[in-house]
Amino acid sequence: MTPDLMDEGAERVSAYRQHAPKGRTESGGRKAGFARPVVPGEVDTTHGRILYLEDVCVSFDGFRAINKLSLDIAPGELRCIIGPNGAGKTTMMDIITGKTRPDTGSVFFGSTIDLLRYKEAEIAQLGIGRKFQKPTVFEQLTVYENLELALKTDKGVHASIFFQPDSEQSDRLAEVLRTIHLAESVNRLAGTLSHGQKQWLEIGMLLMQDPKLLLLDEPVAGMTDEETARTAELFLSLKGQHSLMVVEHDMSFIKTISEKVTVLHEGSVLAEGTLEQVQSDERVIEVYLGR
Ligand SMILES: Nc1ncnc2c1ncn2[C@@H]1O[C@H](COP(=O)(O)OP(=O)(O)OP(=O)(O)O)[C@@H](O)[C@H]1O
Repeated sequence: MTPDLMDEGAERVSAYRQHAPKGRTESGGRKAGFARPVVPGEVDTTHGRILYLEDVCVSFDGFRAINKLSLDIAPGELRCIIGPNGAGKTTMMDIITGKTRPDTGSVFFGSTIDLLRYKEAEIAQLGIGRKFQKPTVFEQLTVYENLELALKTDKGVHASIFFQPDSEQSDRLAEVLRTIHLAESVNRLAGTLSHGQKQWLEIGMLLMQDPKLLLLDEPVAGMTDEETARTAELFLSLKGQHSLMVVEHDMSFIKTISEKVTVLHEGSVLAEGTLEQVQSDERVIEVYLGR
């Protein structure tokens, strides 16, 4: 490190010390970056990356499902992930969310949060929301109640019964209802919604937690064309405020929403670029798109 960089770092630390809120450590403990003051739990994206995987490997009974996988995502980016069945897309999401532990490699949320040190529930609390393929809403509750439930942090019976959203939470609820196109259906039982609406409601439940990164596994599978088009609009409206990683096989949907596409094959990145670029890549045609 050069002397001017060291001086710069020292200045930043000293400025932070003067303004540091009480109760926060200046180093952020194990989450600290070198010479960079970090607020614990805050995602540091100053290096332009919100998610960073490097050389990740996972084997199941000797079979390498993820093989030296390296990939990164920028804050606010909407990244599409495609690839043949068994390429490792779901396993990759399992690793990011702490469901599966890799054998080797590193996984960082921002430049300072080492996700491999956290449990699944903690990773969700850090701001990584995951939507599985099948909608999992509470069918016996209304749309409103489902969203309200997603707000509850204290899951105790007493706290749940007497929970009342404050005005900020009520505003957020109203905003999410508009975003997911369910403002008109607020009092409908979730069980009576269409498949697409259930998917949007579940996305809304994730949005209530204001996640920084959303992982979405085959979000438009089973949707009508109209629902698919609305979902594309929804995702385009979310990018920028949130980072999104979307795994999908529906290429026309990918075409509507994609900027950068990553193609996974046999547990690693086969190709990356615009949809046009990866679609014309011989290796991608060979293993995924067909001739
Ligand atoms: N828990 C497990 N035990 C054994 N093998 C597994 C396990 N999870 C995944 N695999 C294997 O790892 C490989 C990658 O699976 P994964 O589900 O991640 O692929 P995918 O790209 O999501 O596929 P699809 O598009 O079909 O959902 C597959 O060969 C799968 O059989």
